[in-house]
Amino acid sequence: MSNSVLSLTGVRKVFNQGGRKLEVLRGADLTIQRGEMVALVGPSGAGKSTLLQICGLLEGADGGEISIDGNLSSGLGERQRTALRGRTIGFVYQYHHLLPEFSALENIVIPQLIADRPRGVARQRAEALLRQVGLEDRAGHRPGQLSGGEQQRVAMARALANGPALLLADEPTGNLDPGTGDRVFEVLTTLVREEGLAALIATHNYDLAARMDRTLSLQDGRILEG
Ligand SMILES: Nc1ncnc2c1ncn2[C@@H]1O[C@H](COP(=O)(O)OP(=O)(O)OP(=O)(O)O)[C@@H](O)[C@H]1O
Repeated sequence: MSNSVLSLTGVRKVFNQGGRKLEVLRGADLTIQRGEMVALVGPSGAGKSTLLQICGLLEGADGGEISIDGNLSSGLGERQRTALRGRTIGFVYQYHHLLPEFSALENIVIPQLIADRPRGVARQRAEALLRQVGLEDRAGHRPGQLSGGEQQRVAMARALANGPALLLADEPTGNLDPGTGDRVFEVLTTLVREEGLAALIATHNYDLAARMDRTLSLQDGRILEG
């Protein structure tokens, strides 16, 4: 069996911008293995967010193949795509997107209830994840009562709640001051390592990129190693 968790072959994406065609991806290829933490860099507007959206099956491609944890996405209907996404992928964004009316713990429990996990199991998993990100004493706080770094640590715990094989992160520390960002990245790295995940993390921060296993660079619609 292949160890590849994410594989893209010849992926194309064209946007229509006021009658003008913008070819953002022109044959993007990549493979990420289980346990690999990979940085995605590239100039602003190169298409990093678009690529992550396509990898996460949130945006369709205009050509090429995407395979996630051994499942080819082409040919899947919307419901099957949603199910595959829910089962295999966790997302972390620059802004946390936590539910403001719910506590940190509930924010990690809710996605598990949606995935039909029993409440007791979901709660145990949420408590364990909060411990892993060092926030067990903040379980009852709402997002608005947490600092930016704490909010982002809860968002990371939530992304992992359903045990995905692949973590996709778009500038996960982009909203934080450098010191906090550094510590949050450290927590993210530990989580990814402990859970044995594959991770693709878009960043403008070359210091963070250097701390990952590999760097991919998106340039002129293609992906280059290094
Ligand atoms: N829905 C859309 N419709 C039209 N054009 C789009 C759409 N989404 C993105 N684009 C364009 O595609 C290009 C790539 O955008 P994208 O956000 O993926 O880049 P990025 O590398 O993530 O940039 P940044 O580093 O600034 O976040 C940009 O020129 C953007 O304007």
